[in-house]
Amino acid sequence: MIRTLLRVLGTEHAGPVRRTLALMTATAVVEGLSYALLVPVLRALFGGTPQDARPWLAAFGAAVAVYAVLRFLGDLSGFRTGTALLRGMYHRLGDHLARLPLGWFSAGRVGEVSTLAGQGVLQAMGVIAHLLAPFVSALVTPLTIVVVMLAYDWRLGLVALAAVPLVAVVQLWAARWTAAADEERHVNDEEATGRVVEYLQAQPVLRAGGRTTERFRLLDDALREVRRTSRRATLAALPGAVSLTLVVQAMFTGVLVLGAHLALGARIGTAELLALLVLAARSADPLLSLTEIAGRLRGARLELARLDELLATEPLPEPGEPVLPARHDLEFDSVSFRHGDRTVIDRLSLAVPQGRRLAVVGPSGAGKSTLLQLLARFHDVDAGAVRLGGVDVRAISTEALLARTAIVFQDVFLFDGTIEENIRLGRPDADEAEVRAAASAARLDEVIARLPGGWAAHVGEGGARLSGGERQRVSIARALLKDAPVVLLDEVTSALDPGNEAAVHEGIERLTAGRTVIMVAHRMRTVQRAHRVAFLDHGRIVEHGSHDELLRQGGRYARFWALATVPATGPATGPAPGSAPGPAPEADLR
Ligand SMILES: Nc1ncnc2c1ncn2[C@@H]1O[C@H](COP(=O)(O)OP(=O)(O)OP(=O)(O)O)[C@@H](O)[C@H]1O
Repeated sequence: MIRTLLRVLGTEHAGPVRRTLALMTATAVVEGLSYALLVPVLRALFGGTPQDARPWLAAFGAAVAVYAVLRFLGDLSGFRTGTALLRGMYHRLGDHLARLPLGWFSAGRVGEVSTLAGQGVLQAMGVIAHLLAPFVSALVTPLTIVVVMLAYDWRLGLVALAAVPLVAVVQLWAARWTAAADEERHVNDEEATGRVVEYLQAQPVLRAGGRTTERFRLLDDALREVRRTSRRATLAALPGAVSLTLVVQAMFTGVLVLGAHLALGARIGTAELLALLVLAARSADPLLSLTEIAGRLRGARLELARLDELLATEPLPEPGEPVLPARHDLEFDSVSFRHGDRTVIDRLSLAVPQGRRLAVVGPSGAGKSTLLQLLARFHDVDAGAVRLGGVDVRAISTEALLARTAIVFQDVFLFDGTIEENIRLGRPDADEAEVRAAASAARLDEVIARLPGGWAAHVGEGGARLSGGERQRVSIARALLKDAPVVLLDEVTSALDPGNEAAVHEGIERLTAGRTVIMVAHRMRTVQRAHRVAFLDHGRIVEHGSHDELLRQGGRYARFWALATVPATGPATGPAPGSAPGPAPEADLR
């Protein structure tokens, strides 16, 4: 396990870990030896020459003092090394997560990683700080006592020694026996944690549905599973604990019976036997704690294996000799992309000349957002190529690619800081005047005026104190501040109030002017701003042209808007003659 720990964290921690282990081993040996000094003490006390006990008592006192000092140093070293490992692990994890492709961070992943980065790292790294000392003591102290017993009386020592292989077998067997149950419990714990979060987040939906007192079945099921697997894991650990107790008891009984037999034959003194029995009893305690410590170590090892697996996830390859694109036109060249075994983008080709705007429209799940993600290299394509300025995005360094693209997604993430801090993320070195200009351009002035504290007001966790439209305006301000030549925009789907709607459109207008833009559009007003429109379905472009051309065609696009606008305005876009979706044409928007 320590080898895995060092492999995961790097060998620079090997020295301190080895030193800690050596200190803890020395502590356990001195502990065993201090018990060994009880033999001459007891022999003197019960052997008729109590005054002979004095020097041994002094030696016992000295041994206890040495033990105390070593214990302090060992614990201190364990704590320091554990803290350094914890810091090292957070750095490694942070560095690694920063290199993973953005597409890797799905909602499920975020939950999994936060559990792992929180309690998982603490548990795995706590091994050195909290578990190693009791584990070494549980092994080394009894072994030292056995060696001492062998030195005093080899026959009794051999009986005690016979317990060693039995304890090892019991531990191996217990590990195998509990592994499946421990894993199952871990999976169920994770599931239940996710369900609790889901339950809390789902409160508005549940209450809107009138389910205020009703229990949430999914959470109930998950908690029931946790109960079942916890019981199973406890039961699975029981045979190991019972077997270990039996082995220790058998060893003690063996020493007692043989000792009594030897004493009756006058081959060992009563005082000596008494002392050796005390020693045997002292070795039992740490041995019996082995089951619990080994269980906790196995738990920590599971977490370590998960961390190891996460750190082994490959980031997207960075180009050896990165190319910097000189232009900012965009091109999808016969691109295919799959999520698992599902084809999301299917041999799609399109081009957006520099400074032109393409609107992508289509039914839900058509692959519109995925197109944007492929451009920003959240994922790599399975076939074909995505190009920026004629250069394959895989040949551009991630840094250069992201520096050239401003992304405004539907789900805007805001930190619990001020609006200014949130906008500044677009370009951290921007001065205050530039940040304020971007905020004004995104019509955030009125939002700031409304917030108590104005510019200094915090937006709440995830931007909770702002509406969806306002959050998107912050995101637009961020993109405006970044001033990147390429803009990828995923318009919010939810309906906005007229004030927000107008402000968002004004912001989009400013953001997209003169830039190369692909925007996933959900509103007619946005589409009308685009030079060209591509209608996407099942990962293929089924129609393309200008908004007016496509309406005149009366195909899928026209039917789409007719349906989308009926409730509000009636069939304003004209009747849509039923034309079948055509083959996937190449959309050249020049
Ligand atoms: N991380 C993922 N894992 C598996 N499938 C995914 C993942 N992300 C998206 N998909 C699937 O890919 C398909 C395209 O998704 P995408 O978000 O691009 O659609 P969309 O056209 O933008 O839809 P919407 O307008 O509803 O946002 C969908 O069927 C979706 O279920």
